[in-house]
Amino acid sequence: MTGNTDLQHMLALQTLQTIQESLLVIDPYADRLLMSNATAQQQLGYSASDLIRLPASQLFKHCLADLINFSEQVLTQQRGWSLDLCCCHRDGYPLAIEISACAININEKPLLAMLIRDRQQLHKQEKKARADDYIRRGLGEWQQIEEIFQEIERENQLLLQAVGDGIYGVNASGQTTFLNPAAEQMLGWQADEVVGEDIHTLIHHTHADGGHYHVEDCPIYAAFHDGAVHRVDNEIFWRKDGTAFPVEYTSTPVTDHGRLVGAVVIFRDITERKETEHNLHSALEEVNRLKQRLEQENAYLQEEIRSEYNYKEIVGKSTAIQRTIHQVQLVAPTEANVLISGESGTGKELIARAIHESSGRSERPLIRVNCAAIPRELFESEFFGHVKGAFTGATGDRAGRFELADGGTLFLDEVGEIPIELQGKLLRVLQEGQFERVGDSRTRKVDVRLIAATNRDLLQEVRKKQFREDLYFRLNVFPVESAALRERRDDIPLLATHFLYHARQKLNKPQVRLTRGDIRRLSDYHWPGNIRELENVIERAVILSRGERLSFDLPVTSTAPVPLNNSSQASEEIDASTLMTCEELRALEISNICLALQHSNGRIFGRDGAAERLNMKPTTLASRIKRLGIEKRPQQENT
Ligand SMILES: Nc1ncnc2c1ncn2[C@@H]1O[C@H](COP(=O)(O)OP(=O)(O)OP(=O)(O)O)[C@@H](O)[C@H]1O
Repeated sequence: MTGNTDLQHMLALQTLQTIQESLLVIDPYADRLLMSNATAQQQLGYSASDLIRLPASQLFKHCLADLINFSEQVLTQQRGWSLDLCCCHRDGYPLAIEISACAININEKPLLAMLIRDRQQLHKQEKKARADDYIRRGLGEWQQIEEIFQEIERENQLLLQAVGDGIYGVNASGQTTFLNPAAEQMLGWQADEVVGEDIHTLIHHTHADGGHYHVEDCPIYAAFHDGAVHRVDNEIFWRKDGTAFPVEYTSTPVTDHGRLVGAVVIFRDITERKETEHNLHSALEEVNRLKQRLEQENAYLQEEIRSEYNYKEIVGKSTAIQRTIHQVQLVAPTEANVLISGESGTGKELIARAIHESSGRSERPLIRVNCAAIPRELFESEFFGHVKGAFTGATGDRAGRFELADGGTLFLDEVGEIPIELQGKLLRVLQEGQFERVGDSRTRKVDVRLIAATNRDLLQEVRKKQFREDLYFRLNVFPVESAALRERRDDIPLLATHFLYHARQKLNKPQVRLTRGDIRRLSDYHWPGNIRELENVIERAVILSRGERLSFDLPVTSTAPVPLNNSSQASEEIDASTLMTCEELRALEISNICLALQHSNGRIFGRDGAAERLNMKPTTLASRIKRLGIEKRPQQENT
């Protein structure tokens, strides 16, 4: 039992010694400290032995009266608590304390057991506890806020990754702060390669024209200097592999508490847009070019219409004209250049048009240039066009006749009039299909077929060095001779009828008729002005006509009369009629052939045959007899 009690005392003493509170046991009546624990000794600055010798009144010397009151209260009420007491530290300064005490009886002796706490220390602990509490609560809130920010950041990252536009950040020193995946893909740089690097030097260093891009001029950097949003849509960015691509971008300044700290750049590869724009631009240019060309062609055609040119069929039955028609048919489908020679007014242009109309180029225009009508100094411009300002009076760009004829045919009338100095350029177009507009360095290509006409003896001109020989041979690939009208008198009745038909319509005189006498007079004339003259004579006769009768004012000539006079019977029939309709002309032709057959005893071929009398090729006469249904027999009277 005693052993147990000793153990309990030992445990009690050990516990008292090790607790973190200061413990004192006082005998209030003997004014003595009976016991102190280690915490109390440390707090008060005394050793255990010093403290045990210290009167209690000494320890509480600054508040002795309060100690007496407090002791009495504890002894009476068995316990007490006070904040009013203070202990005296060994170094002499008072320690404000919180004291809680209880009365204990040891061997019937009332003692006081006091727990003492340093109030300053307590205050510190409270503050710390409050701070800890605050921090604990603050940390929680902070964690929440951080989570929110993390969520926002995550969403931002997702956005940055998802957008198709390239986005990068740049700080106020021009260093890259981030780069989104789209930007990485477009630039070929990885974010970790460019973050912290000068982005201008990496991707924006050079203009599209190769000029150095000074960073002071860069609108991206301008954004964090002037604080304004900069939008640009016609610059280029450079990829890591050294290639460039066109971009549009917006540089938006970033501020922190009112201070400019950098910029965010959103950019887009506009290669496709540029290509579309380029294609659109080219298409518009092409449309404009075609429009211009159409306008010019139209103006040209209008001019042609105004000049009252009408394509007329080649009329004629003579051997000469039949040969010409055959040549036209032969050469038309080829691409060969043609040189038509013959006197003025023999129908050279008509032949040229017939070749063009029967060629594969008939869908495109035939452009005519009358070389005799162009002033010497304007030849080049007329042929090849000019650009604005090429010479005084060149107020705009103008296409030349070669360009207008592209894909079609160019008819150079009076080709012998082309100045020798321009002939070389003409030769070049014929050989290479290339030329330049006057005042322009751009070489243009054309695909033109050339038909030239001349009433001069070009070979003679070549000999006189007035015409380049090489050009002559280039033009004369396929020569066509246009015979003078006096060499094909057979055609006069048909041509006269043909022109009368048109003149009657044009001049609104449907009643006028050609008589046999008219035909004879026309056939007697030698026609120095050829078919054009005949056309004019007929038109004038229609104008001067009275009633049905035409009024010709032809000079008298010594040309031999036509063989029609030789046939009395046929003459009688024709004389009986004052009208010359197509049917009548056909009848006249039949009569004429019949007469020739009569005089040659029905023989077509050979000397004194009908063909020789009619000055026709025997084969032509034979086919015509067949076509007209003439029965060929000796001493034929009529059909
Ligand atoms: N065989 C023909 N049939 C019908 N009309 C013709 C014939 N030949 C010429 N003409 C007409 O005669 C006129 C003169 O013809 P064209 O202008 O073709 O002659 P050209 O030889 O070119 O003349 P130039 O050398 O003066 O330019 C035109 O009105 C044309 O229609």
